Amino acid sequence: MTQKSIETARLFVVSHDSAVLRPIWLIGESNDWQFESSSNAWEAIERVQSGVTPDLLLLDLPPEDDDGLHILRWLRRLRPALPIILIGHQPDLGRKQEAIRMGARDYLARPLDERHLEAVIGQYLSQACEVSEAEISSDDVEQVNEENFFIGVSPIMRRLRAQAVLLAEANVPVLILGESGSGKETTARLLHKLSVRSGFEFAKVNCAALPSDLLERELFGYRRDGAAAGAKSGKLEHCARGTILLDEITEMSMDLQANLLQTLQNKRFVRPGTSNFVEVDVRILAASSTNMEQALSENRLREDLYYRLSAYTIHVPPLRQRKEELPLLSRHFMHQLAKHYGLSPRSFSPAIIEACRSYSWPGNLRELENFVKRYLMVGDRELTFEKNHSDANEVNQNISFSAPRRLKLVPAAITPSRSAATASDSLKSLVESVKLEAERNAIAAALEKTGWNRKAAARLLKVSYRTLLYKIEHYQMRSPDASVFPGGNGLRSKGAGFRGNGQTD
Ligand SMILES: Nc1ncnc2c1ncn2[C@@H]1O[C@H](COP(=O)(O)OP(=O)(O)OP(=O)(O)O)[C@@H](O)[C@H]1O
Repeated sequence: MTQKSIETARLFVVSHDSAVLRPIWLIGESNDWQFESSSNAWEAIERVQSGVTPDLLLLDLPPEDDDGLHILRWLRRLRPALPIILIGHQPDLGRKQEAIRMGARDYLARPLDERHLEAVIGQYLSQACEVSEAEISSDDVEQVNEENFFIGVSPIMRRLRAQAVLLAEANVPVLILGESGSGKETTARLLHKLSVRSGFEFAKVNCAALPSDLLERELFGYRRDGAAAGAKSGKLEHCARGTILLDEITEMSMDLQANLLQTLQNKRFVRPGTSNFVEVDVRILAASSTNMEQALSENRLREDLYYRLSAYTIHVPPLRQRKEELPLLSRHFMHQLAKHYGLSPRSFSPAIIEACRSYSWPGNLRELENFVKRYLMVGDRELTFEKNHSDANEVNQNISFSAPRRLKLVPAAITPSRSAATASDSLKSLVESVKLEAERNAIAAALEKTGWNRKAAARLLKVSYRTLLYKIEHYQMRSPDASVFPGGNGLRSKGAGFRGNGQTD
């Protein structure tokens, strides 16, 4: 980890104007900041490309020079994490907004006020230095919707983000491939957020979740008969000027794939049950966690659709290929979940982080998130870490949950009865039992918090109402007024979801 103080911070100024260079040089002198400059923007790009690594770059935009924002774009491509401040000739709100949207940190208008300039530079430099200590910059963390963030601090994720920045600008379909839980939807949301469509709807449709006829209605709408007769629009129209993500695209029927291809080509479709054309302006993203070659050879994916979608493909790497992100991601999930459940966050001991590093995370970020949720709920009251001197190799890391090399998770309460099991079997079942208990605790906490209003609890837990009902039944949980229900577990066999007081939740 680079330890760097703000005193040794490096400024790089791109300007040929002494009215800009001089005050910044003076500010740098008085603060002991290193100063480097280039009078030519393209030369600056070359220097950044060839390894110059400033902590902050100030780019002076010549008057009426449209190239300036191109330079910004190039620099962002080369070094997505480098904070850049633009200096313009006059206040120009439109240009400022565009520059910020393209990733500039700030836009200062001339004439430059030295004290303000010093404060702004100091602020961004101190952020940049914090960043290098924590190995992240605010560029690496992007809020993609109300609740979710895109975090990418490893080189592989920074490249992915840079790719997303470029693709966000182009109005083309993008195929997002990656293992389950690796962050395909989050990447799609990032693309949407960075694009000009970000002010409009984003929707995800899981093609595996619906039978073909319902999926067709969901996407293309249908004609409603009867009293409320008329056209009912589908998600493609709901996302007008926005973005739609078709998840698990290989699960879409061949007929629907043909319709989708037509829609992509013609930007219009015929609403099912009618002969009316519907014009659509929606960006289509597709995602899959399956092997594309196999899907093509098994005729689960039309070749023509594949070529149309895959011209621009993003591969989201599995978590095991970016384990350096584990500490940051774990902390991020901890804070997010603690806030969500109204609990205080727990910190991670080096032993937990080490155990996490030794694990292969086949379920990727979703599995990590669940692990953090369990840890938040049960803490290490139930978990202890003990040395595993066998130093077992991580066999089949791609597919199995093998024992961490030096540490293994052992719930203290059940250790003795597990002694005969093999290390990995015992680890697997122990973690499983911890998982179940954490889930039960989370459900109990949510039900208590909501006074056993199961719909509200389901919302709090971010699961469907049906799932929550199933879990309540599965864990045989009883509401305080359970006795009013025959059957004993607080749920009715039919119409489950009515509370004891007759109120529907
Ligand atoms: N880069 C990231 N930074 C922070 N959180 C992330 C990131 N990527 C994914 N997540 C979180 O991890 C979880 C799983 O992510 P997501 O739903 O995007 O994965 P997915 O690949 O689309 O999953 P699936 O294959 O099951 O559809 C979500 O809670 C998401 O918020």
